[in-house]
Amino acid sequence: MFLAKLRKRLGELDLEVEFCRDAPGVTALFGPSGAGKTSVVGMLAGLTRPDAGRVELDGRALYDSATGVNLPPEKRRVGYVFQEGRLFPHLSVRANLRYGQRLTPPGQAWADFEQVVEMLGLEPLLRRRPGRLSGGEKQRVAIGRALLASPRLLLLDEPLASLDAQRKDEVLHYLGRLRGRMAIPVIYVSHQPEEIVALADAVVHIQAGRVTARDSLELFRRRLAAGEAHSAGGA
Ligand SMILES: Nc1ncnc2c1ncn2[C@@H]1O[C@H](COP(=O)(O)OP(=O)(O)OP(=O)(O)O)[C@@H](O)[C@H]1O
Repeated sequence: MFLAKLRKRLGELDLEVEFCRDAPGVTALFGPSGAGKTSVVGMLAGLTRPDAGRVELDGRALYDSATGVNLPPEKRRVGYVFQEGRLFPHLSVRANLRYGQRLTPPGQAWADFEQVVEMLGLEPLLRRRPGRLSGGEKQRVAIGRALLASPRLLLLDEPLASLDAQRKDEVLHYLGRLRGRMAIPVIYVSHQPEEIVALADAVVHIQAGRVTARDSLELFRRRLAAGEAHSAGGA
């Protein structure tokens, strides 16, 4: 379903990664702070231009240095949730969610408003402004807004990083509900093994700008049990 082959010089870091997935499900990008995970996600979303490589989604090139293709973010059909929700503060939760829907090209919508609201438990929040939401609630709305644009790939960049333990559990619970009900691939950036065990189907290890291993969830669990995959620390 997607292929990412990316090369970019980022200051001291020479980033060169390749990974792919041919089914829905959650691919975790796991690695320490500074490994290049956020940079990879930015290139998939079209926010940063690679020096070279190819990004392919459902057989279509979003970026290809060989042919000069580089679709802008709004043409990629890629949803992106950042560490902090980045909701529109002046709009209600309902209007934030509707904004996501309006980004969908005609005939391409797969996400249903009522269903997304139900899956993420957003009904009681619909009339509120983001300023009156907890961190966990904000993240749930941000995930809902991204889904309602009916993306073909969803990028979640450490969506729990800014939350306390209780809020983390809350959002993790809702992400767990989404998992398995989505027909699109999801890329989940984290350096927390517990999140990966709870959500991922496959794990791509990134260190110092390189893919150092590709694991099934089972293999990742075994690594963890053997003490080979540590919480990587840092933000
Ligand atoms: N535009 C840029 N110019 C120069 N260096 C950059 C640029 N963007 C990122 N870097 C560097 O590239 C490295 C990778 O950063 P990146 O944010 O992708 O890592 P990360 O794995 O997501 O880390 P974290 O978990 O802390 O977010 C860092 O050393 C960063 O300083």
